[in-house]
Amino acid sequence: MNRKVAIVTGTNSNLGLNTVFRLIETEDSNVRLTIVVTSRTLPRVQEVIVQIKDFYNNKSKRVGDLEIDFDYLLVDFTNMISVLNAYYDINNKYDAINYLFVNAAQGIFDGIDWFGAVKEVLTSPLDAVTNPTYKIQLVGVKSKDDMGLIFQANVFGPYYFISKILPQLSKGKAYIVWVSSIMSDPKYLSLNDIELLKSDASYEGSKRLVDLLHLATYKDLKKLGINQYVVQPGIFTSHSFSKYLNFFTYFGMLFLFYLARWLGSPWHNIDGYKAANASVYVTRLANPNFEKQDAKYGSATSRDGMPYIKTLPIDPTGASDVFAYIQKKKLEWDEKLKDQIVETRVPV
Ligand SMILES: NC(=O)C1=CN([C@@H]2O[C@H](COP(=O)(O)OP(=O)(O)OC[C@H]3O[C@@H](n4cnc5c(N)ncnc54)[C@H](OP(=O)(O)O)[C@@H]3O)[C@@H](O)[C@H]2O)C=CC1
Ligand SMILES: CC(C)=CCC[C@@H](C)[C@H]1CC[C@H]2C3=C(CC[C@]12C)[C@@]1(C)CCC(=O)[C@@H](C)[C@@H]1CC3
Repeated sequence: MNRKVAIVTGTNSNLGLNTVFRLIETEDSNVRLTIVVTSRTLPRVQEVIVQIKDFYNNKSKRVGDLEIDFDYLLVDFTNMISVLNAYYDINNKYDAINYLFVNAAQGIFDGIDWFGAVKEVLTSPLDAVTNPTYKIQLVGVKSKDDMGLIFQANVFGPYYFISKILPQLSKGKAYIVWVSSIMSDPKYLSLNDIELLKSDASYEGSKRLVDLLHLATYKDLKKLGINQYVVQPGIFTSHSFSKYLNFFTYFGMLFLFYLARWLGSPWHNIDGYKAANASVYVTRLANPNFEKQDAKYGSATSRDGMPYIKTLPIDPTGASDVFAYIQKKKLEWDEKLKDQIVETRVPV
């Protein structure tokens, strides 16, 4: 049986879980698929494995022609030692990785400006739930590694992990899928603030960095047999929203999401399964010899609820500056971490 290994960062998120569901549904027959669940905590690993097993056994109709098993990786991308340990774990266990979904991300949201939210909803309901400006984000937050927290969590940490497991990704002729956003406009990133420390939209800026880092790296990765894509899942309900919502605002949001879809928004996928369409399209359905890699593949839903893929161009301005900054940062961390892990088992 052909073995494949899939790493999904932030597996226990709505998008991460549905990415795994769609991968199980579309993987070739007679494959043993090892799903490497990642989280910052073990309870969330255990929780999501239960959900994946339930889907596989009771909903997927793949029992019998696709085998699945699990592994897990505890990693916090805001902690470089944790990233290095994750690399070391993978390096000790696998000689080939076939899929890497860079799904995990965070924002440093500090609540919602409800007055601004109501004003936006009343003046432009579609824009209010497509390009919201009423999320309050903290400014200038650094990680314990003295980097911009969101820069490290959403961009540099995952990039450093990828750079360390390149041999396994190359051996597995892997697909790398970076999850970006529709909110990744060039206006959210200043090339004088690549670590997003001066930005009040660091989340959106990090997604712009993802877009540019992809453009700067996919061609070299192709030479290693690795196919990298950038996708965006549209807009869907997320665990991370819930802490800001009560019964009324949750259903108010859902109403506005459906209204936006009926008003013609292609991006209000609303459920995680539809949102995960693009992530699995580029890995299971797209032909890497024909599909463009310099575009962003979006999960979209039509007015009548039919899912489809909608690609968007990516403005390449600043890609070389961003890549030069990140490469320099990588060399700095290679030096800092070079003696962190030493073989303690001395052969007798
Ligand atoms: N929801 C939406 O409408 C949209 C979401 N997206 C993107 O889709 C992806 C998934 O979003 P969503 O389903 O809402 O996810 P959530 O915000 O609900 O969860 C985020 C996930 O990322 C993981 N994570 C967060 N910070 C870190 C970190 N520092 N190190 C390691 N893992 C971390 C968490 O894992 P754990 O807590 O288990 O450690 C969690 O599983 C993200 O990249 C997001 O930016 C893009 C556009 C719209
Ligand atoms: C207005 C009401 C009744 C409730 C507030 C709902 C908001 C919490 C919610 C509405 C639009 C959502 C949204 C995102 C986060 C949560 C909302 C602001 C994102 C910023 C999440 C991350 C992304 O990448 C964006 C594309 C999302 C845009 C929509």
